[in-house]
Amino acid sequence: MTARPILTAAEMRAAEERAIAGGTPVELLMERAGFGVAEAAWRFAGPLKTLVLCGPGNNGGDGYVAARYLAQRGMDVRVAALGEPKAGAAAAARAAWAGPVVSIDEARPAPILVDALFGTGLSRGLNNALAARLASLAEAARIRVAVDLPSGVETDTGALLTGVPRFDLTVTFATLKPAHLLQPSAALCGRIVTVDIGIEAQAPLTVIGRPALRPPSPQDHKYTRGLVAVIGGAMPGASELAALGAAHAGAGYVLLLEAEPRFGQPHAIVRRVAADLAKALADQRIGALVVGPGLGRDADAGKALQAAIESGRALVIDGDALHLLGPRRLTAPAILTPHEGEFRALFPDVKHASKVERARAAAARSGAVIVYKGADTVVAAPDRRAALAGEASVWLSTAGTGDVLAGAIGAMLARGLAPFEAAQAGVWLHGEAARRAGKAFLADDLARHLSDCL
Ligand SMILES: NC(=O)C1=CN([C@@H]2O[C@H](COP(=O)(O)OP(=O)(O)OC[C@H]3O[C@@H](n4cnc5c(N)ncnc54)[C@H](O)[C@@H]3O)[C@@H](O)[C@H]2O)[C@@H](O)CC1
Ligand SMILES: [K+]
Repeated sequence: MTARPILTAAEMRAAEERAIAGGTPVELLMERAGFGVAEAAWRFAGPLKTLVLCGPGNNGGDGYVAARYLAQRGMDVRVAALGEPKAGAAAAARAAWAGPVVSIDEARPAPILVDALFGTGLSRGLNNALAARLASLAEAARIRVAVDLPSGVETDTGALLTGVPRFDLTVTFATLKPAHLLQPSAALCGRIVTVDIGIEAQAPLTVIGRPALRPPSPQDHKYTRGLVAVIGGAMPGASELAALGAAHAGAGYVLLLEAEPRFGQPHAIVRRVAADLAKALADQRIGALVVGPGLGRDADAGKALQAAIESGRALVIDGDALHLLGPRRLTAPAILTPHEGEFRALFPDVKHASKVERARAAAARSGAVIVYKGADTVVAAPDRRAALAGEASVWLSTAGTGDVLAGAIGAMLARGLAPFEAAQAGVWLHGEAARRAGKAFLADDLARHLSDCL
């Protein structure tokens, strides 16, 4: 399955221009967009009184078209506008709306609110009076529908340029935009429907989808399925969780290298005291090495990280190891998995407004694939390929889930996936396992749910 592209505002404009140059008039694109909004709103909300707010640009144009189709369905539709569209397709769409148009100030609330004020053309925040008006009309509505994006959201970064109400449905065109998946805007979009308007979309940013993982074949044995080694340290629970994550993500063999002898569950995880770590890591069968969960930050931890890097094994570097890593460039295949705090500590001068661009800059700098964790996890490769995870379970914000992710990614590396694909596969499995684990789960339970997602 090919990955779904995510287009920035500029890429969407360029794709639109290509479609127009290819013979599809902009009026037709807008007609399809507005029709799609009307259909989606009608299916979602049913025949309730509707207020459509139309802005001065093409987002507003979509709003006039949607109003016309909703009225054709027999719905009671009112339109309130923020000035008249000056020219082009939006002006034509305005002219084709036969009903009255009042000013936003005069608009009376309705059970369905359609926000067609601004979309990808938003260049600054809404003025305070308009933002307040949008908020109060949204508050008074039963169902809120955003056209393309909630007005006030910055397309490429997901930032809220002004206060933005929470929507129940967002109807977008051709393909997703970063703000549909990045926080804080993603949480305000509600359900997202993508309408095909006849635009070809391709982009270096994609949605993380279900990985194509073949099941073991009769010829496979534990080493061909992948040996994941986890370096233990000061907090054994964390490395245990990483090992558990690797095992439940399908690794054939999980080896926990510890500083002192300990017995633990499950027995299937092989525990070994590695007095000479460099020697233990020389084992050619190790397909991936996870270092960082529970490692500690003392001199011994530093030495363990150094041995891991010098081993030349494919690495997953997480937790404490990210604090010890510093600004070095990695040469072996490596995946770094920082959350926000770790990212800032590791890349203090990477300050781009977009999380996607920050992840790309960090990947280029470190030579590693970056898994920039959070409610909107971004995976980025040094060559600028990047991918965004779909909405994650809010219950993932609990201790130990990051350790499980590091282990799951290790399993994907060890089974032979390239780092960019391994990172995405691990993130997807982890997100899906969290959905299956329900509420208030323990990280241990999360690891067990990975098995069901393979
Ligand atoms: N790109 C495409 O392929 C298509 C785009 N369509 C629609 O067109 C939208 C983009 O249209 P536009 O580029 O006209 O942009 P918008 O309609 O999003 O807004 C642009 C207009 O608002 C003004 N503006 C921007 N920020 C403002 C603010 N804070 N306060 C007041 N005015 C502000 C701009 O000067 C401009 O006049 C998309 O979101 C989508 O809804 C659809 O019609 C279908 C095809
Ligand atoms: K909008």
